[in-house]
Amino acid sequence: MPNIGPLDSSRVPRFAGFATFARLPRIDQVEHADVAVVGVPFDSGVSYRPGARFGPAAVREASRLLRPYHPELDVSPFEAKQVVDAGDIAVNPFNIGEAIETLQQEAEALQANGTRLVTVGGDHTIALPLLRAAAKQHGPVALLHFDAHLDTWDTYFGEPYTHGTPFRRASEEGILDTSALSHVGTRGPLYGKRDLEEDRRLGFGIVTSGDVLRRGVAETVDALRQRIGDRPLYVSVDIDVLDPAHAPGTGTPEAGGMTSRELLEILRGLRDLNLVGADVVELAPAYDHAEITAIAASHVAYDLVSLLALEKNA
Ligand SMILES: N=C(N)NCCCC(=O)O
Ligand SMILES: [Zn+2]
Ligand SMILES: [Zn+2]
Repeated sequence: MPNIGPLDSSRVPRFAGFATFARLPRIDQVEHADVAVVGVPFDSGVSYRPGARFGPAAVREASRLLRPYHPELDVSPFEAKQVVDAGDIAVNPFNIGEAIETLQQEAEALQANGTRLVTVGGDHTIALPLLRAAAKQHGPVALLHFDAHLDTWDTYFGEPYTHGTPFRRASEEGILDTSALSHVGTRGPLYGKRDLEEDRRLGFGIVTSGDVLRRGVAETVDALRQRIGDRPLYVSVDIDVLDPAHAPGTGTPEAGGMTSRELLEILRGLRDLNLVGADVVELAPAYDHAEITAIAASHVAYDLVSLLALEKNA
C-alpha cells in the first residue's frame, strides 16, 4: 500500500479545508506512522513575551503551501515515509511539572511503535521531556541546538523548569551524550562570563552567529558532522536563532542572527546522520508579520521531516 500523502492541491485548493501540517493525514487516518509532526501548545515557561502556545496552529496554517518534493535533498518525504499530523499534545498550562510529565508520557506513547517525532512548540521548556523520551529509546543523544540563547541557565526566580534551562536539566539527568553537544547561532548579551564557563563545563561547543557568518555554511556543517558522527542525534531549533528580520514572531528576540537561508542550508547538510527526533520551538505568532516567522518555522519542520524521511532505519 502506498503511503497516504497530502490532499491533492489540484483538486482541493491549498487554502481550503482543515489545517494539518502540509495538509497531511491525521494520525488516526493511517495504520502506522513513520514520522509524526506533533504540536505542543505550551508557553508557561517563558521569561519574556508570552504567546508560543499559539505556535502549532500558526505552523499548520503557514504549512499549506509546502509541496511534496524537496529538490535540495532529492526526496519526496511523504512518499518515502508515512508522515502524519499527530495533532496537539494537551498539557496543563498552570503546572509546569505536570506538563513536563504528561508531555514525556505522550511522546513516549507516540514513539512506541518506531514513529519519529518532529515536535512544534511551544516554548523551549518542552525540549527536556522530548529529550527524555528520545533517550529512553536510544540512550544518551547527541544534541544540535540552534538558538540565540544557551538555555543552560540553572534557574529563573528559583525555578528549575523554564524555557531558559532545559539543557542544564537534561545534562544533569545524563540523557545527553556529552561528547557531542553543540549550540549554533548563539549571540546577544549574557548575565555574565560564568554563563559561558558553566556551559563549557557541561560539554557544549559553541558556534556563534558570527562564526557562521565568518566560516560559512559548508565549514560549519563539516565541523558539526564530525562532532556528531553516527551517534543518535536530536535537533532542537529555537526559531529565535534567526535574526528578528527573519523571525520577528518570537518571545526573546536578539539582533544579529542567522538568515532563514543559512539555517535551512545547515539543516540540509545533516543528511545521512542518525537523526532520531527534532523540535521547532518559540514561535509566538502575535508578534509575527505576514507569517514571516510561521513560514520559516514550517519550512524548518519540513526540512526536518525530509531528513527523517531519508533515514534508512526510521
Ligand atoms: N528563548 C529561549 N528558549 N530562552 C531565552 C531565555 C533568555 C532569558 O530570558 O534570559
Ligand atoms: Zn532562544
Ligand atoms: Zn531556546
